[in-house]
Amino acid sequence: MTSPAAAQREIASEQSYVDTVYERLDASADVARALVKEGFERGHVGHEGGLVERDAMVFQATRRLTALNAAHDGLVFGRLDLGTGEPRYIGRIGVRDAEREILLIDWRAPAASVFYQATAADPAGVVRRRVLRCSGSTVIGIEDDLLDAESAPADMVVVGEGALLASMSRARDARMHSVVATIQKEQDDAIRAPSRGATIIGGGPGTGKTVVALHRAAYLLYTDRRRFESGGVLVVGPSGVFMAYIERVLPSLGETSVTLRSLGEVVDGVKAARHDEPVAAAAKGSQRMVRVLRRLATEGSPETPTSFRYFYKDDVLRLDEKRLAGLRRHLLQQSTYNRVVPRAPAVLADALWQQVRGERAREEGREGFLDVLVDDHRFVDFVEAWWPERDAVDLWRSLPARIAEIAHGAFRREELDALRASWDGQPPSIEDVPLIDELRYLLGEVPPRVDEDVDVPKQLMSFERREREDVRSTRSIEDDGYAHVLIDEAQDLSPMQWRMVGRRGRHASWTIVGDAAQSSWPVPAEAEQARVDALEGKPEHRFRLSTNYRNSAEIYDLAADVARRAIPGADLADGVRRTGEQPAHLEVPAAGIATAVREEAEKLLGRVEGSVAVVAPLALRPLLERELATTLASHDRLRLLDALETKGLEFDAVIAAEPDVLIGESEAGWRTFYVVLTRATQLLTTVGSTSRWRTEEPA
Ligand SMILES: Nc1ncnc2c1ncn2[C@@H]1O[C@H](COP(=O)(O)OP(=O)(O)OP(=O)(O)O)[C@@H](O)[C@H]1O
Repeated sequence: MTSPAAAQREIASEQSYVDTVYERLDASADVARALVKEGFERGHVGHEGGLVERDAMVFQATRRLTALNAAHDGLVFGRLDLGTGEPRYIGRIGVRDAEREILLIDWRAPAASVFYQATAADPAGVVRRRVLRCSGSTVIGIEDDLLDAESAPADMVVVGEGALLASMSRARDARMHSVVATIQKEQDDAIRAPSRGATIIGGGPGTGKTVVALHRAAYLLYTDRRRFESGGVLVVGPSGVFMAYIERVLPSLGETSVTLRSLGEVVDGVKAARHDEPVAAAAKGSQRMVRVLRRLATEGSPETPTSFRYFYKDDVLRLDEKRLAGLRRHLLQQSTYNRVVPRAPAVLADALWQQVRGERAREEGREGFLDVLVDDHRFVDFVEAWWPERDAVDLWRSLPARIAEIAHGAFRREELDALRASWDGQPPSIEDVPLIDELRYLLGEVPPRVDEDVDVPKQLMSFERREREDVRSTRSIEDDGYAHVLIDEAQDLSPMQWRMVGRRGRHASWTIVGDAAQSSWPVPAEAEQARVDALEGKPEHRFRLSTNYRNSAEIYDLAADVARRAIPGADLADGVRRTGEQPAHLEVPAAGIATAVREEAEKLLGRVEGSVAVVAPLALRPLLERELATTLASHDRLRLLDALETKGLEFDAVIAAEPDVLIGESEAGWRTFYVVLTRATQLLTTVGSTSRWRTEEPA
């Protein structure tokens, strides 16, 4: 064991190196600031070229400045002592000295990969791997791994008990942190996997899937910045709470150009944060919705006129229901509904002209007929009523009134009732967003101009429609593609959600992370097929993470016992960190649950430094909200959450209220409970009026 004095000497020596790196970082920041200033001055030169130059210069310099600022905290975190030569220092970004010699290697550079890949079994030339723990720019601790004792010089000092254990034991706050200093080999393999096709990362709870996926996004940007920055990287997670939890990780790795969206915000212009109750949610997520929405987007609505009569000279021209239906089919064969909006007048005019027989009319010819028609408000009104531009959100709003008629047996009575109730005057739920997106694509966009359309007679090219007042931002569907799509908690995506994200990743490479055992989707096979369809045959590369870094081994043992009994085929992780704290179970009469939960929350707040969560079944939430109101108001470390809201999150301590009630609340109850049990890093208490979950073997 190293003496404290020797450790202090090592810290002081590392501090002097770290200081040198910060001096260079500050110098680079000064240069970037000077460039921003100079850029603005160029803007005053007065000619257009000056402005373009200014914009480019200011943009580049500002970006550099943002990256430098973001990388400031804990800039230097690693040192490698190889058998030969100078040590290599690893950091969040690369830094060179005034002579362009490397001071700090970017963690994503090939020269840094050995920092993560070396193990005692295969040291790959690394004698000692050192992690520097910093607070701001001050080195506060050192953790060493001696990987090749035989090659170590006699005077080599080895400090600490290993960086990983130290990092895992830290208190948890409201934000996820980067793990760049302690990425493990199997995680590094997934982070640095080539960007082709789809990289699928599986593994049990707490194995680092989320954190690995985020580091992978930063890695991809580093390796092919041009492609991924211009094409865009989209990161999709389950909820707004989750997105807030992970939003600091990428900036702290120097990346600010990634789009983070929760599932309720994937579609531009629509924001949803509320889940539907399970029956409606399952119906909305099901693939069965596709045909129903197709009917909605292509069939006329109750307001669509079913006949048209027009007097022209000596003729009465008629379009009856059957003929109009034929014309509708004809138009929809050409393209999507909105795309053929400009063609509708021509198709109708043609069908009318074919019926013109009168002598006088024939003499004036088709041109004359069209001249009259386009100026006649009766025709204009009819076209507008028969084939109006349609907006996806408006069409979605018509669902409650139309669902029964267009479902054609796709949904059971109970499902139809649940669907209608869910839409009762409500704004879109998270489960509605993919339906709106589906409608957007089914409808397509109204083309901006039709001048070049050879099929449309010249009179009809200028056919004026009235301006719509309520045009929505959801109309545009041309801007949805990304270069890389990253899906977190992928096991929970419904088939309709897979279709929605699939449209954004047609030409993208993908990273998909998830754990089937934590899925709350009731029909996994259907979702799996939708995932395969979304990837459109892109090659899949699979990685599995095996070690649980979140829970104490005692907590994970309990969760794994539940999984073995209730979740066939669960991918169980290895727990590594024993704390000596067994999870507690309190059995109390139903009437005393709320008080017991509150008392336990107050007790655990006193025992841990970081975050505490009370997880409630839906049925108990209002009661617990009342009971905990005062405690919640005076402790911002404490949160009250539904089971589904805890997905992907973690807390120092968790109290799970009424497990048996929670398990009974949905078809995926056991899997959801497994998620809840695996959220705590240090302390876990279950409080229930029954304890069936502790021994029950579900059928
Ligand atoms: N190499 C590592 N070094 C230090 N901490 C790590 C490492 N890998 C993961 N962790 C920590 O373990 C915890 C769990 O990680 P993460 O949330 O990414 O796991 P997950 O597999 O996505 O979990 P879940 O499936 O349960 O949501 C986080 O606090 C993360 O920072």
